[in-house]
Amino acid sequence: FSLQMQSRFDGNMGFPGGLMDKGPQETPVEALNRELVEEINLDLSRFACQQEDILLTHVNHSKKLVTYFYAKEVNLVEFSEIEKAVLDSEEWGTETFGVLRVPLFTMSDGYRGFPVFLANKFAGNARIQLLKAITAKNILSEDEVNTAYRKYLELQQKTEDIYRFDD
Ligand SMILES: O=c1[nH]cnc2c1ncn2[C@@H]1O[C@H](COP(=O)(O)OP(=O)(O)O)[C@@H](O)[C@H]1O
Repeated sequence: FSLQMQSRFDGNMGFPGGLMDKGPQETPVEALNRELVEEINLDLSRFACQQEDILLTHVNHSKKLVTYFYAKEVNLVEFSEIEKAVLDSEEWGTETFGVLRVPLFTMSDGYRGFPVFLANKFAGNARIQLLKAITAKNILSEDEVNTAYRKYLELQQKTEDIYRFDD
């Protein structure tokens, strides 16, 4: 399995997407597909998201924001095509600063790989969305995700020591 995220202009990790345009003319899934073209140059004739791809809805009361999270499954050849197309997107270099594959494994030291990736900064609730995608699509079991998540929490406390050790 591979899972695509992006490195954003603001230094956070995130998923392609964005705010709905003002006015009643756009549904969430239409807004998503519009953003997917702008941010990752997605070929909508083949890979447009559908309402049934929705995985998670989240309400942020303080920001007055509802986030809708969709996940689309494609085969590995298609995944590679989607990934390469990002470099030609309208927003490459302005909003989208990188396209990346999430490391979906943990190395034998128990922290390199997925736990280290989790220790990045994420936009909004993107870290939670990532964990949800991984379990919903059966990429890792809930136990595996929980173990990695605990390691990440540990890393938050020990980051300095580990980096000193690695250097
Ligand atoms: O990948 C994501 N997952 C969840 N929330 C996100 C993600 N990216 C951005 N957000 C949140 O959505 C809101 C709008 O984000 P942003 O400013 O990037 O929208 P825009 O792309 O329409 O300009 C912010 O509150 C941000 O924290």
